[in-house]
Amino acid sequence: MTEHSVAVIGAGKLGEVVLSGLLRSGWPAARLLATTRRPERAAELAERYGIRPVLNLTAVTQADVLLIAVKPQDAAKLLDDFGMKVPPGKLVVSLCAGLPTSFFAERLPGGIPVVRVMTNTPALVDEAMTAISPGPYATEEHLALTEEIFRPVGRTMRVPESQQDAVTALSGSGPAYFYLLVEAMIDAGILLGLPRHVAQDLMVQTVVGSAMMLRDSGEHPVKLREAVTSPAGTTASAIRELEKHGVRAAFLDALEAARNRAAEIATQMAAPTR
Ligand SMILES: NC(=O)C1=CN([C@@H]2O[C@H](COP(=O)(O)OP(=O)(O)OC[C@H]3O[C@@H](n4cnc5c(N)ncnc54)[C@H](O)[C@@H]3O)[C@@H](O)[C@H]2O)C=CC1
Ligand SMILES: O=C(O)[C@@H]1CCC=N1
Repeated sequence: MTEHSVAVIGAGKLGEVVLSGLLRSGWPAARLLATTRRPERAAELAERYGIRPVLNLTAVTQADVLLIAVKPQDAAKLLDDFGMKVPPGKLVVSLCAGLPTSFFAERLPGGIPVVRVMTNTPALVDEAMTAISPGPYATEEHLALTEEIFRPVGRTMRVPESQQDAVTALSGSGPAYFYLLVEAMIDAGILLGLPRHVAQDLMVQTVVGSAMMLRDSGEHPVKLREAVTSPAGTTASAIRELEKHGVRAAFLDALEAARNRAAEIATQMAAPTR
């Protein structure tokens, strides 16, 4: 492991997930900094993780890697405050959905490398999917350092930045779609008369097992689904209903909407704030 220090700028939900992952992977707390807007949040993180909450400007001067984890809508204001004060030699890694690396480069001194990352909350159980793209001034060394930060909490993949909005729609938001489906299936179990805890236990183990088969068998999902679907059986009846209700089309539309929203955020944020 390198001797770099990392600051999470804007340690909210995702920032905390990343911080906890770094600690689990053996990153010393002494080399982790976090910034927050509210002092109570800073105290909570210090107590929970033993890391040092600092002001943004302190983080910028003391840490080698600046992980920007504020909402995209807050990024311009954040960079107005300290962007031009980022000293040479730092690496800026954006976790913000939608924002292109050029958004950061325009608000940083020339020569500061920017890397764009889209990770997801399964980082909490070391099963994240993290997509990494180089932006201005980012070299192989910067990409490798970014991978070093995210690899302990799951898989990493390099993608061209032009694919990041689609990645955001798929794997960034993906856990939310999945939880919605599970929630709906638990509700269905209750409708069929099962006690809630029974429906939940049945579904949770079913999705864990199905996800492991998908990953470990390497089979296409169609093949795995076919193996469950017996002739004139129960699954075929259910799938007819799902197709009738347009579940597949709903996913196509939903992910397109997520991709479009990422692009819209970028357009809105590109407008001057002052
Ligand atoms: N939640 C998720 O699953 C994922 C989120 N993201 C991205 O991560 C970023 C954060 O998302 P969440 O954690 O869900 O939001 P969040 O609202 O929980 O976290 C953002 C945090 O930044 C803090 N903040 C805002 N301005 C600040 C400032 N000037 N100085 C210090 N702290 C400041 C806020 O107080 C808040 O705690 C977003 O850009 C989002 O697009 C990316 C992938 C997945
Ligand atoms: O909902 C969002 O905007 C963020 C980006 C991907 C997941 N959550």
